[in-house]
Amino acid sequence: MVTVRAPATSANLGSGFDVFGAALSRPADVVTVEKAAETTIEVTGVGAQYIPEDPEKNTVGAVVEALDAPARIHIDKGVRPASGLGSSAASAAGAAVALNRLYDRGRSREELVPIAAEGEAVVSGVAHADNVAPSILGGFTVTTADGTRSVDAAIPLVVCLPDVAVSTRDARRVVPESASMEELVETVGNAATLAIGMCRSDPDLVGLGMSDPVVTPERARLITGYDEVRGRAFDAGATGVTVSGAGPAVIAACRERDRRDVAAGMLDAFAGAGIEARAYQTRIGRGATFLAD
Ligand SMILES: Nc1ncnc2c1ncn2[C@@H]1O[C@H](COP(=O)(O)OP(=O)(O)OP(=O)(O)O)[C@@H](O)[C@H]1O
Ligand SMILES: N[C@@H](CCO)C(=O)O
Repeated sequence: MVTVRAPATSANLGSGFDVFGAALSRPADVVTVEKAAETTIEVTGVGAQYIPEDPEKNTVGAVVEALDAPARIHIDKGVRPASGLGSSAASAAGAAVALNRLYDRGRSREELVPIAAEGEAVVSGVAHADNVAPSILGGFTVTTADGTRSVDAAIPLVVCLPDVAVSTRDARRVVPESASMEELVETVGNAATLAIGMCRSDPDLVGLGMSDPVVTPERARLITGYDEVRGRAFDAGATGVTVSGAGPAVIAACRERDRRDVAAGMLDAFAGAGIEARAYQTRIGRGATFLAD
């Protein structure tokens, strides 16, 4: 039996749509696997009632196929589904790391990224790796067609999760078909600034790099109260604010000393819009870790 803790993640980070991702120190899924002739899946924890246990419909099913690793799988959800925190990805990442060890498949962590991304295709139709990559590798990740690079970064974060659901599939429908050259230049500049900020663990540069003129404005419309939440986060000292993944979670970069006030301001703004929410005071964290094997 092998048990793996796979962290929640925040993809895009504003300027890095479908490219950037960051592992969060909390929350996380815990995936336990045991060899079996037939694959079965049991899901417990947050939002389990909304998550299919059919291997054809659960993200871990595609991972089982890719690794030829039938197993009895228990997923204890710590990452709420349809949250923008890589819930579907955390399970796929945890299963990939756990099954790779259980069957001694010998794949590297980098080789497990596209395997886990196949799980994402099951739920959103696209094998985007920007959540599974940081959930497997940890840190800040940059994923392109020729692979993933990661770097550890000490950046305090607040993730505020409203009590509403936005599916990735729906959120991908509002992504613009094209962008102007001016928007392209602004996005590249922001993305490069964010990457340097991560390498330097500089929350000011990371915050500046989270600005995005193309995708975020369209997705913000799906989140009631977003503008007020963003404004209150900045008032409390946030260095950058954007939609986490496909939303509805909202992520803010900040300094450690401001994190509590940023969380309080974001929660208060959602409450003012009549929306229950919870805030995670977190930071960029490690990738999947073995709890037992
Ligand atoms: N193991 C799993 N964990 C969570 N969701 C799963 C899993 N397997 C399938 N799903 C389905 O995937 C959907 C959640 O995925 P979705 O990508 O919409 O949200 P998310 O992963 O939390 O957000 P994001 O990808 O934007 O960070 C739910 O509808 C759920 O039924
Ligand atoms: N890059 C993906 C991430 C989903 O978490 C999207 O924004 O659709």
